[in-house]
Amino acid sequence: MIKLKSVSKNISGKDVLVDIDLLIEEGKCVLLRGHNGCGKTMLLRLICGLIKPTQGEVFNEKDYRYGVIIETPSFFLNETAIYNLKFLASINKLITEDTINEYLKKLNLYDFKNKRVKTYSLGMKQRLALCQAFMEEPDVIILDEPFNALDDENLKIIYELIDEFKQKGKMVIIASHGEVQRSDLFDEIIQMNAGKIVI
Ligand SMILES: Nc1ncnc2c1ncn2[C@@H]1O[C@H](COP(=O)(O)OP(=O)(O)OP(=O)(O)O)[C@@H](O)[C@H]1O
Repeated sequence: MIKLKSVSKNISGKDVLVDIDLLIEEGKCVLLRGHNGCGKTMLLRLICGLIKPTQGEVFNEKDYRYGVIIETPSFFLNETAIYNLKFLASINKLITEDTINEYLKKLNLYDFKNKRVKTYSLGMKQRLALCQAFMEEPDVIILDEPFNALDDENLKIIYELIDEFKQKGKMVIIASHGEVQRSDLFDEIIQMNAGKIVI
């Protein structure tokens, strides 16, 4: 379980998050919604420990492994997709090439794995980033605006992946400013406005 207690963040005199209380349990999927600039990304950064709160506490029940996509990851554009994923996998040595291939297939990228990333469309790069986040099967997946560049077919794939992760007892936390197609997948939909949770 991840728990945020009265968390606030002030940056350069501006309150970007105000008195946030949040509980996310294992196997749950949470959606953060709200307009541009309302604090969704900041809250994601705070949950995964990229930034510290000015006030309040972020508590992780266990030493969770996080898979985080907050900004589009920088890949080696002149290298192939498989080179990039193997390189990333070599850093913590948690996954095999079979697992990488399994996720490339799930994300419809297997047939393009030997193409250089610079030839990829925006949607393909987004799927490659998702492949990177999911392939290590972390305990918590954090995705900032993961649906933006995806068409209906690929949206279906990512929703299936989210569902699969939930079934495995993992936590999924997603920020999106727009409508989501599969709102049934989310156990909690949290509306934010001006750094606060409003619902
Ligand atoms: N490094 C920073 N220094 C000062 N203010 C910042 C910084 N980063 C973000 N902010 C401000 O914090 C607020 C929340 O930004 P955040 O990126 O969390 O919004 P968001 O809801 O994710 O928006 P978007 O949908 O556009 O991604 C905004 O007002 C933004 O201008």
